[in-house]
Amino acid sequence: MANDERPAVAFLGPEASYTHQAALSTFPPTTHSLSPCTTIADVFTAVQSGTAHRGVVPFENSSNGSVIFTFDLIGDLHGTHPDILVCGEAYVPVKHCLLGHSIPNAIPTTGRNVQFDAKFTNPLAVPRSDLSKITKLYSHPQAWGQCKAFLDTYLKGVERQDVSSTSRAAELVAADPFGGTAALSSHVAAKVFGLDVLAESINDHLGNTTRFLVIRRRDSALAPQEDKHKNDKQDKWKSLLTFTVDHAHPGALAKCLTVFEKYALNLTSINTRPSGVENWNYVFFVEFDGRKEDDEAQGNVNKALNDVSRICKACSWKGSWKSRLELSTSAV
Ligand SMILES: O=C(O)C(=O)Cc1ccccc1
Repeated sequence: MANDERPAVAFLGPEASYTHQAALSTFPPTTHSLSPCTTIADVFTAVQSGTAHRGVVPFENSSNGSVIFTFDLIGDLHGTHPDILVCGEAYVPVKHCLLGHSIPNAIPTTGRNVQFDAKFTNPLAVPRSDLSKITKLYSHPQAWGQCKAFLDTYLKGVERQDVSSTSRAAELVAADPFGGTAALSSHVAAKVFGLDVLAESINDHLGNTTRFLVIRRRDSALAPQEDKHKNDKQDKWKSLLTFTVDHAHPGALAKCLTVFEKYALNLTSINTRPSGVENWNYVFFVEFDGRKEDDEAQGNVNKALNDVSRICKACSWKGSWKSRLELSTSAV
């Protein structure tokens, strides 16, 4: 395929982010042109405006939970991305490293007398370097909570600055002329930005994995690998629904959830975010096994969506896509 014919895929960049790795695992650069964006919102805007054919964004982490920026953009409280649907997912094992500038011949920092929980904590997470000169850490807000034991043990009290991605954190540290900063980022980012790995596998859980979503515009045609196949089982697909309920009405949420039981649709996750309309009101994000069929009268997902729409205040189907869970690790 000629380079200029390749469809653009927007991802949370810069290069060497975990989202970049997720994008590469789904869209080979031979057939797609991967385009880094500064923020998750920029990825949504690129897809909504048609500048990009697909977008890849982080959605949830196995140990630290939801990426709230992505949830709020899918919830579309401000009506800025009304045509975005989810059409795929990817799971990427996340092994965070501490990246910075190592001090030649210095003795590696050792931890204070902290007992790690051997069941969860990565035994490799021991500094290779002296960390005593580090005065500031950069990373994406999701990363701090994935590396609690290491940070508490070796870098307690050091200032932390949130940045837009883990690779942006590495880029900032590479530009620091004084060497007092470090980033929670990846091995790939160490290579790309020419940084030293001061400690590796610093995440609390060995099986630390992040799930990424692929997004499209609702009027964009599905590629064969994104579309259903006649032999696909319903439970190999997932769907996402957002809805609000009348908070003053006892049992309003329970009534909505009963619909999924009625149609034998297994719920795989439930999340909430503030509705943005009224304090202490929430948008519910419900993921479940199954897919919406094109023919509105067909299938249990379509029937369930129809029933929920009559019970809840507002609801919106956010897409159905092939589950990739079997390809990922399930260990903690
Ligand atoms: O893609 C990245 O590098 C991000 O910054 C998002 C993120 C943060 C932590 C784990 C996985 C993805």
